[in-house]
Amino acid sequence: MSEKKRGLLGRLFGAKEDAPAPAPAGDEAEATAAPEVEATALEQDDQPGEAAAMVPSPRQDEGAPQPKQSWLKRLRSGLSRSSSALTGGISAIFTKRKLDADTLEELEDILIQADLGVETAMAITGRLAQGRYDKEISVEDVRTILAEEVEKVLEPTARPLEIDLAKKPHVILVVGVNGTGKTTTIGKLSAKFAAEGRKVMLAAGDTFRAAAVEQLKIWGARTGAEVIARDTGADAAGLVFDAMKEAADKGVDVLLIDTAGRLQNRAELMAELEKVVRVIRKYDAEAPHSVLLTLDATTGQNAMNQVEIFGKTAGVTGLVMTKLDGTARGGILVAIAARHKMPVHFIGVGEGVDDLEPFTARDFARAIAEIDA
Ligand SMILES: Nc1nc2c(ncn2[C@@H]2O[C@H](COP(=O)(O)OP(=O)(O)OP(=O)(O)O)[C@@H](O)[C@H]2O)c(=O)[nH]1
Repeated sequence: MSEKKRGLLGRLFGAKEDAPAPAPAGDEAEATAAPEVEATALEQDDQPGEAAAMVPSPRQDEGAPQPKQSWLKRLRSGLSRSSSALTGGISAIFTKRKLDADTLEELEDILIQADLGVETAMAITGRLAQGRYDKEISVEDVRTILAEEVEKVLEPTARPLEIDLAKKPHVILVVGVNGTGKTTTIGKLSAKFAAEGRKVMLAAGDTFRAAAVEQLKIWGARTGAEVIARDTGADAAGLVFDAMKEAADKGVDVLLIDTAGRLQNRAELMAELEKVVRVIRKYDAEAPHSVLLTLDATTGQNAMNQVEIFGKTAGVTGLVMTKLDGTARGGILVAIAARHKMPVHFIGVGEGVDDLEPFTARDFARAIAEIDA
């Protein structure tokens, strides 16, 4: 890939990681690693067996009802890199020290490095300073205030994805930069809807990569959903047209449509998405009923740019943040909530089918501040 192309894509959509290899902890390590990762990922060709490798095997307990505690545990362990960066920093600053201008500034730096955003960082330090200046403050008190302020920012955005069963089908278009987790999220959602007794169909609208189509077929087989697919390179809008017709004919409750993220530039990507939406509307003027944007938390601030670009041009109705388990900068979700105020429906903390759950502000805030449940 040329420098020019890499630079353009980098500016438009940011870095990505195809494989969720554990990134080095810390802000600097991630920031310096990003351009390399992006170039490799965008140049990667499909390899035999790639699709199977990208769909993790079911766990032993898959399919069994998961008690809430189990998700909270996964959430906490998934967010542990982000939470330990924050709480480790807080302990280092506040153990046996008074609250003064220096400690507040050090805390602000840590919060900004964790990608919480300047606004939230200042709200937290501002609240801490009230009535506590020149006094000792416990590490637990700082963490409690952190959790409360983060919850305040997140609360208005934590909204469930509502499925209108009067629509047959309720059409969900999933968009986002390649590698952000579109296909995996569709697989996980398919499992959820199927568990609720819904008839689900998947459309493999990412016709660019054979592996993406195969990956979706594997998820379809695993979750009992029919998959509408065509050969690599086929017209995505044509495939979606077929899928809309089949879904309506077969009385499908939820149609999940995968889309390509790997296009040469933003204009091309958006033109294809617009074409797909036009075709969907031919069948149902109100569809797509939901347009979900997947964001890869490991890309930090780039995720913010992606909300801007896709939000303006693709009619995004809600967000899914994936790979919160792969970064120390999960605080980016807080910065996005503060800036964009767009509904966040789900968060992903792993590759497994049960590693995606509806987003709840309180659970996330307490997990990131390591406050006991
Ligand atoms: N650790 C972790 N990995 C995830 C998560 N969600 C997705 N992944 C992994 O991220 C990689 C990319 O996910 P995909 O679902 O293929 O992403 P995509 O957006 O469909 O990518 P393209 O098909 O290339 O457009 C896969 O290896 C997934 O298993 C998550 O929440 N945590």
